[in-house]
Amino acid sequence: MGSEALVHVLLVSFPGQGHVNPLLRLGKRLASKGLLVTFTTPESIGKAMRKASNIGEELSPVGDGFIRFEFFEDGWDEDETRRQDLDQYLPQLEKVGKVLIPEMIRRNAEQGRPISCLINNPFIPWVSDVADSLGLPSAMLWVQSCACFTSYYYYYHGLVPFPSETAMEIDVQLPCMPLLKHDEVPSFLYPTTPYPFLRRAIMGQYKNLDKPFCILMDTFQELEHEIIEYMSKISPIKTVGPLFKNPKAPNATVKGDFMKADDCVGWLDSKPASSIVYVSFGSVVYLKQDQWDEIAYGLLNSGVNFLWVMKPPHKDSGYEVLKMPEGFLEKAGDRGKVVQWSPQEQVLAHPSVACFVTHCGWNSTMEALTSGMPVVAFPQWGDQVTDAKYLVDVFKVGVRMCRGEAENKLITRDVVEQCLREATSGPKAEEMKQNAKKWSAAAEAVVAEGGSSDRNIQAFVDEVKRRSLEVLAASGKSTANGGADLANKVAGNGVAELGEPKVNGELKVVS
Ligand SMILES: O=c1ccn([C@@H]2O[C@H](COP(=O)(O)OP(=O)(O)O)[C@@H](O)[C@H]2O)c(=O)[nH]1
Ligand SMILES: O=C(O)c1ccc(O[C@@H]2O[C@H](CO)[C@@H](O)[C@H](O)[C@H]2O)cc1
Repeated sequence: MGSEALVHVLLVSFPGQGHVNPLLRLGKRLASKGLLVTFTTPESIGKAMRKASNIGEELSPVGDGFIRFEFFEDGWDEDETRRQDLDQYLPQLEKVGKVLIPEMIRRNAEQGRPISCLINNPFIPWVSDVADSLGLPSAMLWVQSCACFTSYYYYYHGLVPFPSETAMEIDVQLPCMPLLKHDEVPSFLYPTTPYPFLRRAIMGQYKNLDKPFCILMDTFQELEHEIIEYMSKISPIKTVGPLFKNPKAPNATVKGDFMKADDCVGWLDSKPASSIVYVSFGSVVYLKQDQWDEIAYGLLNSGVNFLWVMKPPHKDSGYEVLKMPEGFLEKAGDRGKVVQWSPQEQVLAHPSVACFVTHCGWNSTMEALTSGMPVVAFPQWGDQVTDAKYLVDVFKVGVRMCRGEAENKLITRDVVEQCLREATSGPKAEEMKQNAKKWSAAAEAVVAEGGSSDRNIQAFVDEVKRRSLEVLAASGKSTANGGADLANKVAGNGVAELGEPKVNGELKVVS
């Protein structure tokens, strides 16, 4: 079957690694079930993705469907420093995206690939407005846990008290969830958060929550059973995780890494089973030099082998370039390997790796659980502090090393050493491994044919197909001229409602 005959969905991603990864994984799932998927995010990230991975102009076959990439300019020069400041960048993305995404939709329609559905991830809630104004169905992929989704929902609707300027240290009880201590609530909700623009972005998504017909979630029934059941009665949730396990389309075929992973699998192969601690703080968390030093000494003193990701900060980010302590690499010798970026999925699946020191981003959390990998939790901010609570106290696969950036406490080398020992040997380590294996088996089952996540993906695909007929009927009455009519609709009313037809005087939308 040619790609022209397939129902076409457009995936619009916030340009962060922890957002691109799950949305692209969803794209591959949808493609494998017979859809044509176009993935888009700003060109600044497109450039990095093309450099790091095998992404070209052409269609990539995935299962019964196809995936392709089309990037959009964010309207700023290539070396614009404000891109590193989300307070400025998020409004810029919205302004430009509201013009260029309809333009992309029109172009695709003209080229005989009319788009039937838009899917976005959080931080860019305006995508739902774009879909709405064009009469297109939309869905949202929530890329965090259902527990965090619920926390934000309760905060947005003011249903229970949250930490506030007058009562900073109150604990929060939400239905079907363990009591969250004040510092286990997603930290963007603290009145003192240094990232109020991310709270605003997430609240923007909640303001728009009636627009998507479906909220897909990268979690699974068994993992967050009660809270998923509860929230499903309030919101049109469909759990589709763990998205990174795709039995029908191995992840190696199309990847969204912003940096090429360093080769470390040969080194992992050379080490005994369960002897290595993998240390990574994801793509956006940067620690201070004194904390880095303590972790380094803790690793040395614990006697474990280690693979440590030390990603270089963006030159405009304002983060200090970290150094390893004097003589550290020499002392570690072949016991340790430091890389700039790792092939994390392969690392977590490797038999030589015993545990994962993680900042508890939701992707890393899901990848660890699905790989049967115990963790040492080192959360910093946002959902990470809530994920750490779940990893340690609910999923019971983790040891806690810290409580988050807000605590502003240096975790000493002795604490690091003690946590590493606890997570790698003795009864606690064994118990965590058994629990992690249980989650891994459950994850395998939900993504296998007929499992809950697989069924939900299939139901979503069926619904998109059904709605695509409605869209075509409303716009053009037949598949044959549906593309042209949708193009006219975009040119005719989309832009008028969406604001300025020009960005920086160069990007003209209406022809
Ligand atoms: O060296 C690394 C570090 C991270 N990742 C991937 O980057 C994503 C990070 O997402 P997460 O939600 O864990 O954290 P964020 O970077 O968004 O804080 C995950 O899919 C990881 O597998 C990777 O491939 N190699
Ligand atoms: O690019 C940024 O500034 C950026 C990227 C990602 C951010 O949030 C991360 O998103 C993950 C999915 O929501 C989450 O689980 C992780 O903990 C966050 O670090 C924030 C800013």
